[in-house]
Formats: sequence, structure tokens, C-alpha cells
Amino acid sequence: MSQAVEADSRIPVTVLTGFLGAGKTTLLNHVLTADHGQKIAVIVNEFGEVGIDNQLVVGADEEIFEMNNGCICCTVRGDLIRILGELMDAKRGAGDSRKANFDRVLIETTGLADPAPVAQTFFVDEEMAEFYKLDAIVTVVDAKHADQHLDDGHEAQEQVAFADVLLLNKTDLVTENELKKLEHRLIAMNPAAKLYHTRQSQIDIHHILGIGAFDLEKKLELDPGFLEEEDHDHDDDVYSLFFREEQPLDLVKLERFLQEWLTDHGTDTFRYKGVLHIKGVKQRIVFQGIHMLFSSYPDRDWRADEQRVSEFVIIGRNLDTEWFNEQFANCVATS
Ligand SMILES: Nc1nc2c(ncn2[C@@H]2O[C@H](COP(=O)(O)OP(=O)(O)OP(=O)(O)O)[C@@H](O)[C@H]2O)c(=O)[nH]1
Repeated sequence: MSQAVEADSRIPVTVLTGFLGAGKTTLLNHVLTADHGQKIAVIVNEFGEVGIDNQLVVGADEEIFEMNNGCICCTVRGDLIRILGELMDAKRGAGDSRKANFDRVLIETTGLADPAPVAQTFFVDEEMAEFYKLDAIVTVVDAKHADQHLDDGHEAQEQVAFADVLLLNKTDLVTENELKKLEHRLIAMNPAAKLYHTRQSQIDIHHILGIGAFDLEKKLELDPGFLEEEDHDHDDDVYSLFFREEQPLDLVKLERFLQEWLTDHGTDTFRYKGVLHIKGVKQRIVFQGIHMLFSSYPDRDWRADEQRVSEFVIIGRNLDTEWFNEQFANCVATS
């Protein structure tokens, strides 16, 4: 387990995702017009030769960098790296100084994008990882159409699976009851995400920017109780497993488990994150990843007054619950 994450002066990046028409551009406009004093470089991506979104984004001081004619997650990932590279050079004083005036980056992906490759950019590319830090993946969900989108396709499910923050938007178009059912469905798929209800994507921007969700600097706020509620009308491909163990874990056993897990189930485990209590280690070990790419690092010391416990969540599909439970139980350290 490696890839230490330093204490940070890196530029935070927020990835904004959500299915077609969910309210991403509305959110972007809200962020750009809100009175927060932050300078945000915005990168938008959409299908088609002509960027419509760019015309819809309100005129603000921020410069909008547009990538068209392809999907950010495949053909234009090169474009994304190029634009991020230009911004980085500018900020370091080596490039176009007009592009240097920002302190965070917001990437709006097309509604059809798989967020994983975008998020992975910040793990895989060393230079990117040194300069930028993925702050959070924010997914906007259309309360009116989400059930249908989730039933129909993998993309919508993956966008929910990867989210650190879920904005359940367009709440004006559904009843309380429908909203509650949908909320349960989303939480069953991704219990680690923070969930907010919104109209016109109106949200206090402090809930979506600079939240450090990806570093798990803050304690995970999981509510595993939700998983036990019997409200699962849907047989979603994407679901989550939650582990909790009070006894300390053995690092060697854990590494063996991890190796097997990632080799055999890496493609199906979209997102996992948690805090581990390892035998003989006085700090909490933060552990998180996307598919085969993960990082783990010591966070703060366990406090004398807190219970030492390992807790983590895996979000994915085709997860063999029994196998995972067994493997995890096998990682408990023998005294
Ligand atoms: N009723 C209602 N309409 C909303 C709400 N939020 C956004 N809309 C509308 O939904 C439509 C789509 O919103 P956009 O912000 O363009 O959605 P998007 O996710 O950027 O769409 P794509 O770029 O096509 O993926 C617009 O007409 C918005 O005005 C809401 O809370 N309630």
C-alpha cells in the first residue's frame, strides 16, 4: 500500500456529472454567479461539433474551456489533459498568463460520460496528480426521470456509484413519496455519498466545493442502517457492500486480500473508501480507490477517546457478498 498523499497546496478539482438534462448546466451557472469570491476555471465537455452548453453558461469572469466532438471519458481525455496542462503551466508562470487567474477547477462532463476515467486522470498522470487534487465528484440526479435512467442504463448507475455528493434535483416535479423511494434507491446504491435535495440545482456551494471528499480527510459518514431497510423494489446492477470490524486488521493479510480482489474484481468495484484500524499502527489508515487504482495513507492518530474500528464501503456490480465478507473477516489479526 503506497502513494502517500501530502498535506496540500494542490489545486482542487470538482467533477460535475449527472444524466442528460439533470441540471448540470443549471448548477454550473449557480456556482459561477454565487457570491463566493473564488476564481474557478471551468472545463465543459459535450457531444457534438458545436458546444451548446458554452452558450448557455452565463457570462462570468471565469474562462470557459470547451472540449467538443467526443466524450470526455474516451476520445477527448487527451484534450482534458492538454487543457489541464495549459492551466497548470499558466499558473506556474510558464504559459499564457491570462489563464493563470484561478484557484480551483470545475469539470462538467457530458451526461453520457463514465466518470471513472476522468477521476483516474488525477491518479494516473503523475504531473497532474502533483498539481491537482480531486476534491469531489458531484452527481446531479433528475428526480423525475432518475428511475427510468437507472433502469435503462449503466451510465446513470455509474454516475451514482462514483458520486461523493448526490444532488437530488427537480424535487418540485415529484411527490414526497416518490422522492423518498428514490432517495432510498440511491442510498442503497451509494451509502457513502452525501445527499441533498435541490430545486434548480440551488445548493450552498460549500456543500460541493472544497469538501475534500476524495481524500477522506473528514470522517466517512456512512449510514449502513439504510442498507438493511427492506425497501428494495429495484434490482440494480450497482450496489454497495459495507464492512465494519472492531478488531484490528493484519496488514499482510489485508494486502493479500487486496491483491486478489483487484485482480479478480477490480473492474466491477467502481469505488471504495474507508478507514482501517491496523494492528500496531497508531494512525487511522485511509484507504480509497477507483477500480484497480487505489491509495492508502496514514491519516491522524486514533484519539484516546474514540473507538478504533475499520469501516469501509465498496460500490460496484457483480460483487460476491459472501466472498468479500469472508475475505474481510480473514483479515482480522490474530493476537
Ligand atoms: N422543474 C425543474 N426544472 C429544472 C430544475 N433544474 C433544472 N431544470 C431544468 O431542466 C432543464 C435541463 O437543465 P440543464 O441544467 O441544462 O441540464 P444538464 O444536466 O446540463 O443537461 P445536459 O447538458 O443536456 O446533460 C432546463 O430546462 C432547466 O431549466 C428543477 O429543479 N426543476
